[in-house]
Amino acid sequence: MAKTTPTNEHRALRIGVAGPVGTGKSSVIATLCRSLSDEFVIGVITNDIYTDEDARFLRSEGVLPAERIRAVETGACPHTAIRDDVTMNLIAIEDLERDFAPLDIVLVESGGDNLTATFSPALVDAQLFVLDVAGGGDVARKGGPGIGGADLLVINKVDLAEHVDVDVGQMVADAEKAREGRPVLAISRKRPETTSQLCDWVRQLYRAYVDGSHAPVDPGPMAPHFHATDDGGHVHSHEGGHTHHHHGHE
Ligand SMILES: Nc1nc2c(ncn2[C@@H]2O[C@H](COP(=O)(O)OP(=O)(O)OP(=O)(O)O)[C@@H](O)[C@H]2O)c(=O)[nH]1
Repeated sequence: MAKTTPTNEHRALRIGVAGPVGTGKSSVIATLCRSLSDEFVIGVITNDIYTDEDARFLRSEGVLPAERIRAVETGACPHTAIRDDVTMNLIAIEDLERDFAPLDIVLVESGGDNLTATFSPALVDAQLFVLDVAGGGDVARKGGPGIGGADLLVINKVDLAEHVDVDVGQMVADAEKAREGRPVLAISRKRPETTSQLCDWVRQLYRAYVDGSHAPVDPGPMAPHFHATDDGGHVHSHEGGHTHHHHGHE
């Protein structure tokens, strides 16, 4: 029988990376790209509020061809673009998949946020939530949808633990308790044996995605939260019950 031209039978596995500002989302993505690019064809979408800074950082790291890293500028409400109205991100992912077909994995970085951001399962197949030890050892205990329900919780920068008086073992134990058995990884980009566990998690997820045994799970809606505002910003509610202050006009 004549061999048919290979087609991209399934779209790329889409993995979301969320977490508070500065915990290391871009670094985690850079590490994954650097370590896995011999095995997978990877693309990246970053979400920033007003800039393409994260995309520029990742391009400067040289971990992927620069054109496979694209930025979505979300405007004032970065979590809306990954949760309530994912259109901008879906279009960006589909464009990337079309332009570089076949891609194996698309990593989507959320805009820097507080503890409340989660991705819609309509946007990503799986999501990881990144905390760091510098945010304090008790953050994991605070729970919330990302900490409690993401497919993987990453506790980053464990190389800094002794400087900030954090007991990593305790932080992991607290996180595991909050997550009812879902996985937790303590990592540092300075310790390759830890980041290799992260890569193994992605490899395993990819296998499950391709063989159809992975089902996207919704970590749950964002918790109620407010954006700091120093002007006459207004307030409105989003579906799911959370409330925003918005700046300026509408
Ligand atoms: N010591 C240490 N620093 C790290 C590690 N990972 C990231 N960093 C540093 O933490 C800072 C923030 O890292 P980013 O990757 O930019 O964090 P981010 O979550 O993408 O930040 P935003 O996009 O601003 O939300 C940078 O100065 C990194 O160099 C780590 O494992 N150990």
